[in-house]
Amino acid sequence: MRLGIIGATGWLGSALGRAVLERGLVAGPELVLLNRSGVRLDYHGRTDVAWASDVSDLVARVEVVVVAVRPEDYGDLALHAPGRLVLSFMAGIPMAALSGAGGRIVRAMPNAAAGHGQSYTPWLAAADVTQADRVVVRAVLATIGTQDEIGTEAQIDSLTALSGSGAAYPALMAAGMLAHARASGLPEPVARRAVEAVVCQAAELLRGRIETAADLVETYRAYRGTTAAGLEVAEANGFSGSIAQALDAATRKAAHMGRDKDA
Ligand SMILES: NC(=O)C1=CN([C@@H]2O[C@H](COP(=O)(O)OP(=O)(O)OC[C@H]3O[C@@H](n4cnc5c(N)ncnc54)[C@H](O)[C@@H]3O)[C@@H](O)[C@H]2O)C=CC1
Ligand SMILES: O=C(O)[C@@H]1CCC=N1
Repeated sequence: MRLGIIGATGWLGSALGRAVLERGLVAGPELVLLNRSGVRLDYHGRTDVAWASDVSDLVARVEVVVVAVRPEDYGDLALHAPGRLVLSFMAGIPMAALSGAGGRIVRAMPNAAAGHGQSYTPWLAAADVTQADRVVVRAVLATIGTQDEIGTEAQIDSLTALSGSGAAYPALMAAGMLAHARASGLPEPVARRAVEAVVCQAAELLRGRIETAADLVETYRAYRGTTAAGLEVAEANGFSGSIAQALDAATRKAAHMGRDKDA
């Protein structure tokens, strides 16, 4: 398969480029890259990849075009890719706008865990996407983690806010905990290890059974100890409500950013 990545040295484009090479999905010369800063002599330790001179050169050389530029840069690409499978990673650029590119369009929403092969990537296919295309999409996305085909653009918007945000909310919680630990006078190495133990290690309890999260919270509450005292104040200050409002706001932004520009 010949695969092109527009935005090949960005956060996600670079993660995908590395993953398809490392997993052997694409041979070096079959990977055609484009970025704004020009050819890199070393791309993830490889010198055998191909570089396109511009968007139309890339499209001419591949069957699958991955669009990994920021949404605000999409218009300037003037992408014209008839007959190609076009895999967009962009938040907020709807199918209706992407269809102007002329290819068979798939919208996929990875997250930053793509960089270590742990993205969860839901995707949505336009009506003319074939079963053979679906096999290709699954194979490409499997290189960066797990994937699910979903049914509607509204679900892509919700998932842009949820899984698309990757580690943002855990990071927000970790930063808050770390600031508190420091303010409490804990030695820095201890503070760091303690917060990591909560956000990265203790959360492992939920792996494979995330649906039991509310039960775990209830178990802590029923214990009526120190954690219950903390949870009560967190909820009284709107912890769960804040999360819901944050996800609503991000979903609204995903739903409107591309459509407003179109209107
Ligand atoms: N970073 C993330 O966690 C996620 C990002 N996305 C989406 O993925 C897309 C890429 O995001 P990031 O990788 O974070 O952005 P980024 O800013 O790290 O990378 C974008 C790359 O595109 C390049 N670029 C821009 N215009 C170009 C052009 N005309 N020709 C060639 N290259 C061009 C930029 O130079 C940059 O290297 C965005 O649309 C974003 O909405 C989706 C889910 C998660
Ligand atoms: O924050 C963003 O806009 C990117 C796209 C989806 C998730 N992260």
